[in-house]
Amino acid sequence: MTAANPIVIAIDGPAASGKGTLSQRIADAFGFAHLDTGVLYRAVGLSVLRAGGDPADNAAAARAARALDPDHPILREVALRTDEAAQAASKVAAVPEVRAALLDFQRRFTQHPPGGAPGSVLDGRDIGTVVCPDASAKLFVTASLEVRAERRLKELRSRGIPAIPSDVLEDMKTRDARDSQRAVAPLRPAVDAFVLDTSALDADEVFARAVDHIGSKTGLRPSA
Ligand SMILES: Nc1ncnc2c1ncn2[C@@H]1O[C@H](COP(=O)(O)OP(=O)(O)OP(=O)(O)O)[C@@H](O)[C@H]1O
Ligand SMILES: Nc1ccn([C@@H]2O[C@H](COP(=O)(O)O)[C@@H](O)[C@H]2O)c(=O)n1
Repeated sequence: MTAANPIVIAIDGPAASGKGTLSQRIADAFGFAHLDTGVLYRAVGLSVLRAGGDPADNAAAARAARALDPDHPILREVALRTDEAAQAASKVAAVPEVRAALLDFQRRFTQHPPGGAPGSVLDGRDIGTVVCPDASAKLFVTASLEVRAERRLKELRSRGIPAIPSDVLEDMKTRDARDSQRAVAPLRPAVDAFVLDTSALDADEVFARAVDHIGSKTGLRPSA
């Protein structure tokens, strides 16, 4: 069974700002379902590469986006975490037909959260601005470029994925620029978003501030 008007918490921000970590924690604490929408764009980018295509080819990217459904095995691949997949994702993400196909996927998730959860937490780049403009609470999680690159480097190495610090920094700069300068659904905080700079905050501090904000907007407190 699904609640009549499921609650939506929108969490946006640039790469490696900590929005995924925060979103999963918020979802667990409030008993909500979580959707990391970056995974969808990574899956589309990787599908195009695997088919021998160019992620900047609009027709190939749109085809891959339309073929993505929640049970597609590519959504669970470790290869999604590589920089190659991230760069391909940010190229397909600039294609309007890709965004339209993934918009349907994301809205279906918010309307029918898996497991009959009473709400959902979506994290990405355009959740508060485009996907869920009426979300109950919106957060924009950010951090300095250097802090984010350091976090991503640590993460890649801990997953056994080889990474060179200067490459990680450059890839992140390129992706930030592509994401914030594209014509459709660019990365930016919604006007009504709570902006949370995590550069000097650990994950517990970020969580506590987010819980306070969500409480002030919805009256909800964590159940776990
Ligand atoms: N406040 C924090 N302090 C230190 N490290 C953090 C913090 N929040 C998250 N991290 C770590 O930083 C890395 C990136 O975090 P996370 O995956 O949550 O970022 P993200 O914004 O979702 O990235 P992406 O959009 O690229 O998926 C992870 O290894 C995570 O454990
Ligand atoms: N709502 C979203 C989410 C992601 N993207 C694009 O996908 C790339 C990968 O996202 P990660 O969150 O996994 O880093 C990202 O650089 C964006 O180009 C998006 O456009 N909208």
